[in-house]
Amino acid sequence: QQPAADAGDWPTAGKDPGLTRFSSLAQINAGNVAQLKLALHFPTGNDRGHEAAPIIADNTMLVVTPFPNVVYAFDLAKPGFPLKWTYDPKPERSSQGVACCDTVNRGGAYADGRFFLNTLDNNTIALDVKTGKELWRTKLGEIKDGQTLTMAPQVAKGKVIVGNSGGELGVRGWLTALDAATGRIVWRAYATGPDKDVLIGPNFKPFYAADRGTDLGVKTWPGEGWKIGGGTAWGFVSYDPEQDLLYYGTSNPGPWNPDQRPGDNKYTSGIFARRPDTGEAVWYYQTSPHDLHDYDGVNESVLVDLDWQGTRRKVLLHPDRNGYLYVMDRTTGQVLAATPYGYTTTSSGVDLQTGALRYNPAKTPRTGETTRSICPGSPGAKDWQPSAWSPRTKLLYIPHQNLCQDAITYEVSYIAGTPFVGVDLKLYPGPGGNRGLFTAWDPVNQRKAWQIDEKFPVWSGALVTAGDVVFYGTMDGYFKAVDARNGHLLWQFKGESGIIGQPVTFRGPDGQQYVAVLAGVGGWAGAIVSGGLDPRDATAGGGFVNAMRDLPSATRKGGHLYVFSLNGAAK
Ligand SMILES: O=C(O)c1cc(C(=O)O)c2c(n1)C(=O)C(=O)c1cc(C(=O)O)[nH]c1-2
Repeated sequence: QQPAADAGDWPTAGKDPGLTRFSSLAQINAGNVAQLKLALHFPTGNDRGHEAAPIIADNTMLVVTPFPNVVYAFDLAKPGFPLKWTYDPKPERSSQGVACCDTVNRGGAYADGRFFLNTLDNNTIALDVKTGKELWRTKLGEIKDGQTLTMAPQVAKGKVIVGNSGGELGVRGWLTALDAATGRIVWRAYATGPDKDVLIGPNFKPFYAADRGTDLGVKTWPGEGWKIGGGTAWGFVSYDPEQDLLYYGTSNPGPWNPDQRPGDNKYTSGIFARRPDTGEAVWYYQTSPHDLHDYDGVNESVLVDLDWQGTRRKVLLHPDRNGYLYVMDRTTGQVLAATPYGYTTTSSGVDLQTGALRYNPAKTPRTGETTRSICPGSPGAKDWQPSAWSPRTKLLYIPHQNLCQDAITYEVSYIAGTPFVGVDLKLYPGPGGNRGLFTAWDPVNQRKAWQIDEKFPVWSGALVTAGDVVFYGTMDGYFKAVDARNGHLLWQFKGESGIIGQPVTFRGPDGQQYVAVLAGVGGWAGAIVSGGLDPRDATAGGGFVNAMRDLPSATRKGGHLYVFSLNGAAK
C-alpha cells in the first residue's frame, strides 16, 4: 500500500509498513517464471526451523538463522553474492529450553544503514550494515521467567518495535519501542494489568462497548491472574504513517485451561492500535474474548485501502487463528466483515453490532474432560505464516492449515519458566484430509477466489509481485510459483528441506530480479523433524506430532538459503 523507498529492496519482513509483501518488480512474470534458475545456494549449517525473511538493503542481503541467531550478510554488488561479514550474537543457551515452538527467528529489519535483530535470549541488537559491527544491544526480558524473542522487529519513526514470546509459560506480554539510534527503551506497553501499564489513557476509544472500561486488564481476571496471563506480541507489527498508528495482535491468555481464568482476560487475543511515539493505545478489539482454544490474536494485519460498498475505506485485513477473515476500519477498530476462511466448529460467526465472537458452547473445554472435534485446532485456521496482498488482483494470498483437535483439559499450577497450559492436544487433519491450504481471498466480496490443497500445513509466508506471480513453500520442500489470478502452478523447485521461511524478491545492482527463500523445516508444525520428536507420542510437540507422523519420511532437517533469477548466478 505505502510504496517502499526503493522498490528493488526488501527492508523489513513485510516489505512495506503495511505488510503487503507485494513487490512492484515485474521482470519475472507469469509468462517466464518457469525459466527460473538457481543463482545462489548457501547451507546455513543450522538444523532448526528457518522462518526468517531475507532482508535486502544497501546492496546487501541479511539473513538471521534460528538460535544461535547468526547473521549472514551477502554482498549483492559482487558476482556470486559472496559473504561480506557474519555476526554471532552468542545468545545464552538456556533460552532454547523455554522457547515454545522450536527455536525460530522471523528475521531482522533495516533502517538508515542499520540492521536490527532479536535474539532468542531477549536481546535486541543493532548492527552496522557496512561492517557487521555491533552498535548497541539492549536486554528486554528474562529467560528464567520463560521469555524469549522470535518476532521480526518493525521500524517506525526512528523506533524499533519489539514484542515478547512466552504465552505458553505464563509470561506477561508486552510491546516495546527502542530508540533506533541508541537502543534506549522509549516505552513498554503491557497487554494485562492496570491502565497505566497497558498505556491506556484518555485517548483510548475502542469501537465496541465490550472493550471499554477502566483497568479491564485487571478486572477481567480472577485475583492476580493478569500477572501471569500471557498476551505476548510475537507476531508482525504493521504501521500506517498517515494514521500514525501501529497495529499488532496479542497472544493467548495463560493458562490455556479456561476454567482457571474466568472473565474476558483483557487485553489478550485481540488487536491493538497504538501511537509509535508514546505507545498510547488508541483502540483495541478482542477477536477471541476469554480465548478457549489458544487462538491468539497475533496474526498479521495487512493495511490496504478498499472500495467498500460504495466508499473508499482504510481497512486492515486480519486472517485470525479463530477462522475468520476480519475486514476492519483501521481508523476506528470497527469490524466491517468477519467471514470464515477455514472450517470452524468452535463458533457460529461474529456479531457485527457488538463485535462478539459467538462461541459454540458444545466445544468449551472443561477441567477433567475431553473435548473433541475442535476446528480449527489451536494453531488456528492460520498461524504466524504471513499472507500477501496484491493491489493488482485485489486478493489476499493466505498460506494456512486445515487441522482439528481433541483436547484434554486439567488444572495446572504456575511455576516460572515452565509450561503453563493445562491442556493436552491431539491434532489431526480437518475435512478433506489435506492439512494445508493456500487461499486467494477476495475481501470485498468476502469469498475465495481460488484455493490450492496441500498435503502438509502451508507454514511458509507468501509473496506476490507485479508480474502476477505468487510464491510460497511447502513443508515437504517445494518452492512454488503460481499464477496470482487463478492459482495455476507455473514452476516449482525441490529444496533440501521443508520450507517455512518468508520468500522475498529484489532487484540486484546488476538490474536483475531475484527471488530468495530459506528452507529448513521446523517451527511448531515441523518440530517432529527439527526437534527429532517421537511419533509414537501423539501429544508430543503440543499435539502437533500426531498430525505430522509422515513428515520425517517426506523431508529432512537443515537450513538452506536459495536465490533464483531468470539468468541463474549473479554476474
Ligand atoms: O504465546 C506465545 O508467546 C507464542 C510464541 C510463539 C513463538 O514465539 O514462536 C508461538 C506461539 N505462541 C504459538 O501459539 C504458535 O502457534 C506458534 C507457532 C510458532 C512457529 O514458529 O511455528 N511459534 C509460535
